This record gives sequence, structure tokens and C-alpha cells, in this order.
Amino acid sequence: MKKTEVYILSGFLGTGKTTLLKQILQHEKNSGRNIAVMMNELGRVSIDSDAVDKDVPLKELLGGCICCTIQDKLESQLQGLLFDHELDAIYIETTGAAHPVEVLDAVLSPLFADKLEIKGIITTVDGQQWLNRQSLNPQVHQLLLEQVKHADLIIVNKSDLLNESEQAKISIDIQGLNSQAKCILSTYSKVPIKLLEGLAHTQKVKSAGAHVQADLRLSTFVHQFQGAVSQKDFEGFLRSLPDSIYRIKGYVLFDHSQYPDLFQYSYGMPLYMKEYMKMPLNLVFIGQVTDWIQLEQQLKKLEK
Ligand SMILES: Nc1nc2c(ncn2[C@@H]2O[C@H](COP(=O)(O)OP(=O)(O)OP(=O)(O)O)[C@@H](O)[C@H]2O)c(=O)[nH]1
Repeated sequence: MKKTEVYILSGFLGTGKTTLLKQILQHEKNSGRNIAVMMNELGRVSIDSDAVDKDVPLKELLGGCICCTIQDKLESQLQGLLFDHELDAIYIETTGAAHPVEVLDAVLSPLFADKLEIKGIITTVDGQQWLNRQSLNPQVHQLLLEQVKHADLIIVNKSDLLNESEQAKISIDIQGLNSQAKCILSTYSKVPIKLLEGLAHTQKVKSAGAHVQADLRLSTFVHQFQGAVSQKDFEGFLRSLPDSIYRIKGYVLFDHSQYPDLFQYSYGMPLYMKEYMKMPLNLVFIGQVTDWIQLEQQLKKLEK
């Protein structure tokens, strides 16, 4: 079954996310693809929803940030979208305050992670704000860096307000932080749509022996267990994991139980919760890993 592409639009408040979304929607409309939009705003009232045509399914998540206070709501809305529509792509506009790792975590519910293909995190940056970032409060400054570090495509927007040497300085700064992502300068978020189409965030499992690059970008991986595993072996597997795996979540069936456990793992801390019904045995991983093949082999061994 064809997976639904997911694009995450990240970037600080006012950097040009909605301006970008409008162009993408126009392009998608011309291409005749079925798409949906999720918009997350911190306030209780939607401001940007007019940007989306009435015939495009739109879910609004208001009054909190999907990366923390309203994660559950995102899961149910996303599930609703996938159930009600045959979608080629979903665009998620996050609040400027969202951290990319948390957003990926919120989007990849083990209930339907195998139906989605995360195409990429697109971060818009306001050029002037970037140059003046030292004057931001330390948390906001850190968030700005994280949004750039974890992006697959970085759009340095509002370049009409920058001179040439400022443009060059920003490009160099940003490439120093994230050399793997494409970084382009834009005005009113105008970008060649081809760049979006070329994104491939989800790491493909590479063939054994493939060259492994040092890659700091976030990637995701979904494993589907075929049956039960031993809890002792599973815990041994967890202990062997590198620090570069930030999150794991999903359903694991242990050989002593009738139903799976909901499993959560965050920065090294595992948590199990009993379920009382059958669940899809999907396990979702989020981390800075270049080659998931070894991990997949370890997971397969657990099932023997
Ligand atoms: N001068 C200039 N203004 C821009 C540019 N791109 C966007 N803007 C303006 O910047 C403001 C914010 O743009 P949005 O696209 O709404 O930004 P956003 O990131 O969606 O904002 P939030 O939803 O508040 O997070 C709008 O008034 C835009 O018209 C640009 O390249 N140059």
C-alpha cells in the first residue's frame, strides 16, 4: 500500500511558514494530488486557516503545542484524516515553539506509523532574526538552533531585508550547523517545489556493508514485529542501544503475555504499560542514526 507522505513545516514565529504553505498548496492543487493540512496554533483561535482552500481537509489543533500539551489530540486527528481520506500527502504546520524531535514523536503514533512516510522537516528562518539571535532569550535561541540542526531543508526567508554580505554570513552559519540539509535563500518563502519533492527524511534501510556517513540529521524507522519476544532479550537489546536513539515507542508482545505492552523509551528511560487488547506490533524509532540495518537485524533476532 502506498504510504502517505508527511511534511513538517517548522520554524520560529513569523518566519514565513504560512506563506510557504500557501505556495505548496497551490502547487499540489495544480498537480491534482489529494492532500490534507494540519495546523497547530498556540492560541485558541485559528488565524491562518484562511490560507487553506475549503476543499482541502484541514485539522486545526488550537490552544497548545502538538509537541507537548496536545499530542493525544494530534494522534486522533491524524488517525481520522487517514481513515476518512485517501491521501497522497499531509502538511503539518507547527507552532513556532515546537521542537522537531517532539513533533516527530507526536506524529509517529505506533497505531499508524507504518502508513506514513516522513518526507522531511522544512525549517523557515527569518534572516534578520537569525543575525540577531544572541539577543533572544537562551531557550528561544536554543530552539532556533535545534530547528535548524534537525531540518532537511532550510529556507532563509525575508532575504529582501538582507544585504549580500548578511546573506553569505547566514548561509555559512547555517551550513556549519547542518551541512546535510539544503539551505536556500528566499523572499516570501518562494522555493523551487522540486526541492520538497526530493526530500527523503525516512532513512531507507541500507544494504549490508553500505558506506555509512557521519550524519547528524534526525531519522525515523518503523519495525513491525511478527510475533512475541522475550522480555529479557528485549531489555538486553535496549541496553545495547547508542545514545543517538532519542525515542522508541510502540507495542511489544512478550512471550509471557496475551496482549502487548505499550512501550515508551525516552533518552534511555524505558516505560511499559499493559494493554488489554490486540494492537499493531509497530515499534517506532527516532534518532540520529545513519544506518538502521544493524538495528533491524537485532530486532529480527529477538523474534527467533
Ligand atoms: N519582507 C518580507 N516579509 C515576509 C517575507 N515572507 C513573509 N513575510 C511576512 O512575514 C509575516 C509572517 O509570515 P507568515 O508566513 O505568516 O509566518 P509564519 O511563520 O506562518 O507565522 P506564525 O504563524 O505566526 O508562526 C507576514 O506578514 C508575511 O507577509 C519576506 O520574504 N519578506
